[in-house]
Amino acid sequence: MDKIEAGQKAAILAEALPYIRQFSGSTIVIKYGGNAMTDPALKEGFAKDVVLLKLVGIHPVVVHGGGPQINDLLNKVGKEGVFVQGMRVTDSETMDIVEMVLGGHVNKEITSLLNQHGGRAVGITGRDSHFIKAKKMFINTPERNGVDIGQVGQVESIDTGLIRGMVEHGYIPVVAPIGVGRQGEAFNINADVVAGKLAEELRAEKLIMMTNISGVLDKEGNLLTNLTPARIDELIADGTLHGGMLPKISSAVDAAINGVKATHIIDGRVPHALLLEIFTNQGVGSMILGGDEP
Ligand SMILES: Nc1ncnc2c1ncn2[C@@H]1O[C@H](COP(=O)(O)OP(=O)(O)O)[C@@H](O)[C@H]1O
Ligand SMILES: CC(=O)N[C@@H](CCC(=O)OP(=O)(O)O)C(=O)O
Repeated sequence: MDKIEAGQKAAILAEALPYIRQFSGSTIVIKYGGNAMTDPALKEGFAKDVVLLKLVGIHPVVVHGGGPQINDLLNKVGKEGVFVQGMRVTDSETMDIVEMVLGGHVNKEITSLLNQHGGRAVGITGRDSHFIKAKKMFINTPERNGVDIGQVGQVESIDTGLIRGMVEHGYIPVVAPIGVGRQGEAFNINADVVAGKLAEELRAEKLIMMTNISGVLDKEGNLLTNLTPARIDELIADGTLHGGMLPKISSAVDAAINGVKATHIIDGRVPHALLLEIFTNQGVGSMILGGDEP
């Protein structure tokens, strides 16, 4: 390492100090999307970043997705993933697969990776201690209101006691987005929705959604760095936002309106995107603001 390189590295580390002071002691909810967790090197980088956050006194809470991983297993049993406005149509066989993939493989892989890098991560689903209560969700489409998409849940309530207890004792919660209904039945909930609600309930300092695109794009493909709820309504109405971006953006808006100080949609394909977002002035995606001022 020559002198200039060493100087640059030291400057970058020093740049982090005010952010560490600002965020130490606060909670950051990180939504780790299934599309962002495909490359082994990026997954390692993500795990190291989350552990580093914890070691400097920030409390990361991870909510993960796993849409592509669910699709892979569905394909193996001869089924296709079907989505309505970014929500998976979930019959009972699909629900079993969702629970197997999210609560099993994906959850344990992330938890184990965090632990390998020195964290104390514990994987849970909303069925643990019944901490995410859900009820059946229906979808309104331009063609029809109240479309039934099976065992898909909307969050009815989140009891944050379990998560707060884990955080207080030094653990990193890793949450799979599965809720529980009144009869103890499982509900498939979009991970963006769980991350948004959890951030609200925990009064998180930040909600960071990591995905596989540089952020929210306009029709020409330009990155929109700052978005207000009014602008987002326009982008939904004219079809610029569609598919998997719909649950993400509406959860981000809800969180921003309901007191989460900063909500970001960032590119999980950028190595150490989390550290760049939290500890530098360099934005790596779109920020969603609660009010109407850009
Ligand atoms: N205007 C838009 N800007 C960016 N991405 C968009 C937009 N509209 C739709 N998308 C889609 O949303 C996807 C992200 O959602 P999703 O596939 O559910 O990711 P994740 O697994 O991270 O939740 C992008 O890869 C992109 O295909
Ligand atoms: C109802 C619904 O859509 N549930 C999602 C849950 C996983 C998820 O949200 O994964 P990503 O974050 O990777 O998209 C699904 O079944 O795919």
